[in-house]
Amino acid sequence: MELSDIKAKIAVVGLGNAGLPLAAVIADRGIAVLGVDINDERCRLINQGTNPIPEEEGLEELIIRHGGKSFIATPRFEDARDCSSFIVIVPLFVDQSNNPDFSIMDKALLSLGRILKKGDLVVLETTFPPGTTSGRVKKLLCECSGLGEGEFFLAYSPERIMTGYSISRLREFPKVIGGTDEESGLAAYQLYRQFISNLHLVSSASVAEMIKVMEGCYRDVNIALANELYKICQDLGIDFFEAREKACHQFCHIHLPSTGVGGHCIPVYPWFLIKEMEKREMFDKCRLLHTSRILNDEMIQYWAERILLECMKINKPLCEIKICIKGITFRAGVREFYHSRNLALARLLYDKGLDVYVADPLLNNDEVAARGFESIKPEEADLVFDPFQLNFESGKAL
Ligand SMILES: NC(=O)C1=CN([C@@H]2O[C@H](COP(=O)(O)OP(=O)(O)OC[C@H]3O[C@@H](n4cnc5c(N)ncnc54)[C@H](O)[C@@H]3O)[C@@H](O)[C@H]2O)C=CC1
Ligand SMILES: CC(=O)N[C@@H]1[C@@H](OP(=O)(O)OP(=O)(O)OC[C@H]2O[C@@H](n3ccc(=O)[nH]c3=O)[C@H](O)[C@@H]2O)O[C@H](C(=O)O)[C@@H](O)[C@@H]1O
Repeated sequence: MELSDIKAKIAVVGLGNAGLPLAAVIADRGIAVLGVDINDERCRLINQGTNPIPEEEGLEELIIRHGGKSFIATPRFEDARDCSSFIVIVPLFVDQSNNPDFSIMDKALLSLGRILKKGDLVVLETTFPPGTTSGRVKKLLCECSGLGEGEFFLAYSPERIMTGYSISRLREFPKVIGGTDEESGLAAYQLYRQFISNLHLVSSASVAEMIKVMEGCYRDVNIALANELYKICQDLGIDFFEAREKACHQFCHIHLPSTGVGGHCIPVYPWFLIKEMEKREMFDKCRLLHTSRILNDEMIQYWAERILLECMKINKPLCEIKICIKGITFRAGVREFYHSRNLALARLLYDKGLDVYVADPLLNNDEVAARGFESIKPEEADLVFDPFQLNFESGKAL
């Protein structure tokens, strides 16, 4: 199907780990959708029915079925001029000082603003500091489209997918949506009801933004709690996992300890609120969020010490001990390195002068080398640490 043939009324801007499954699920509801992504290669793959995210369960069949047919991808915003609804889900990272970096989002909104028409609907899905949609986004879209406030609909709906389970999450998980005004909320709700079955309208875009950030903060704080309880159990000689299993019930969910919190999301979202409070010089109002961030990021120091203690049990000079880290992605099964604490741990050990290698089932030798490490088979190492299982496996010397 040629671009000119598609009469898509919905455009999804940003066809990444979050946007691509969403566009595919929309197409699978029989709705023509135009994907806009500046990554030419990704658009080409989608249009030929090739899935660019192989680890995404269930996505491949949707891309084969709809890619290049009712779901066409283009790198040109101009091609979306005839669409009337735009869903935007491009990344929002934090900079070195943990302040939100809107540079990617601003570029996407500037491009969208040039084609935005009176009566169009824009729904943001990127996780934002609360107040962003009704503030920065609305201002930018008005400026670059020349439209006045109220001449287009504007809403926010947080994405709750989880890479690896996106399709099922989109089909089953509750999704919230809220407008920058009542009409926008209703317009967005009417649109999303066509492809999201478990949908809840909330009173505003800011409430919808806060819901998402709350979830992320809940997770980061509870992971910090799990890490702290794990360390205490270790010192008390108590099996944390046995205790956790019996401690968990409907009123108590102890998360899992780890080398820390990685990914695009959980390590980023608390900073949205911390920085907001710091701007107001209300530092005391975000102590728990801030402390949790520090505790989670410091877990690599804890695990580096544990690894050094294990090395002391090996009858070899420290500098000759080959240490294998069995995974450097931010979580098991996902080829994503953003803020990966497993990669940070490997780098910390290397900076301490240890002989560190990597064995990651998701990565080939070149991909490991691109991150500065040599690959090794676990059985060739003297000490193997699995950051996902948090255990030490027997290497050749053990
Ligand atoms: N990945 C996830 O599990 C979840 C992500 N989110 C939110 O979604 C945001 C995006 O996440 P991902 O999809 O994982 O990122 P990603 O990096 O996988 O994909 C982003 C896509 O946007 C495209 N892009 C960048 N600038 C663009 C522009 N100006 N115009 C058009 N396309 C552009 C990129 O080429 C890329 O394909 C995150 O920052 C987060 O706020 C929310 C929940 C889950
Ligand atoms: C509240 C929640 O479950 N959020 C999910 C999360 O997905 P994400 O891909 O970041 O995976 P994640 O399981 O939260 O892992 C993030 C990091 O936290 C670590 N982690 C996770 C759970 C846990 O008990 N202990 C722990 O240490 C992981 O190892 C990883 O390094 O963030 C996504 C997001 O908001 O982008 C969100 O859509 C997902 O549903």
